[in-house]
Amino acid sequence: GYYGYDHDDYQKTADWLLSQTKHRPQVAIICGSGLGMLADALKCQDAFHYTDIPGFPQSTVQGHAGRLVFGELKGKTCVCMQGRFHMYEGHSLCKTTFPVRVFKLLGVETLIVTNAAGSLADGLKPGDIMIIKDHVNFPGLGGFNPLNGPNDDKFGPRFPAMSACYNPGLRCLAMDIAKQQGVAELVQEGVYAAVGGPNFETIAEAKLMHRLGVDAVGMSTAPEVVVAVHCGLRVFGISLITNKAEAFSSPPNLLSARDTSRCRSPGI
Ligand SMILES: O=P(O)(O)O[C@@H]1C[C@H](O)[C@@H](CO)O1
Ligand SMILES: Nc1nc2[nH]cnc2c(=O)[nH]1
Repeated sequence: GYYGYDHDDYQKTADWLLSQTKHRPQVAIICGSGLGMLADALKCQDAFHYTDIPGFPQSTVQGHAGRLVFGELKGKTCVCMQGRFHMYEGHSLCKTTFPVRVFKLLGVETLIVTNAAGSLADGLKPGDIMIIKDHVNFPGLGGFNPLNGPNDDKFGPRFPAMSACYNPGLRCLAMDIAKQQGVAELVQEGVYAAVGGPNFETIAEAKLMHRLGVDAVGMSTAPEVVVAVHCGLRVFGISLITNKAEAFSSPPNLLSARDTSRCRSPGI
């Protein structure tokens, strides 16, 4: 079925927020798992628990505080999500991306998405930062798309292009800043793939994605970016690499019954 929202649903939430804070954010930041402390850097904060915001979905995952924080960061007015919504929590994709359209109605122009992700690339280690240059939206390819249902022309077109989701200028700027800050060796560009989760990949799934050109895999972000690009937001994304998929230390796939030296039989 289709569990969508009306334009009014987004508008009501946006109007409530605009009535509760004087901040008028230009930038929205979605903090991934364990990255919520980013919001603590905001000055002159106004914070709202998701439970207190009319129409807002609720967080159920550890490491996601469930707060929307408005404030100033380096002279820009920002709104930070401390905790995002994932499909594996049982939310529809419209619900996981609800805040993005609310941000658009608040007047936001730029969306920064962050996430925790597993590395599938030889040169990406735990602790590294991957600037997202493109994504593979596996649920989207299979028909699980937050834009399913009647198109809301006020937000964007029925068939939006996704060929330049991640703003090239912001990607370059981030690379330059990494150099200036002396952390260039920790920062690389790569392709993020979104899967549904909540289980991690099998070895065969991780190998498949690696061969398809995926550098890091996680359980979020792509649906938010699809909705953001649909409504004309400028997007910048980073993955914090938290673990390495072990797919490449495993033995080759095919094992002949003639060579059982790699088998450990439990005995019959
Ligand atoms: O919200 P993000 O994408 O950072 O969360 C990732 C995906 C799962 O929620 C969790 C698994 O480690 O981290
Ligand atoms: N799917 C997936 N999500 C993650 N989030 C953090 N690490 C991983 C991972 O290895 N796989």
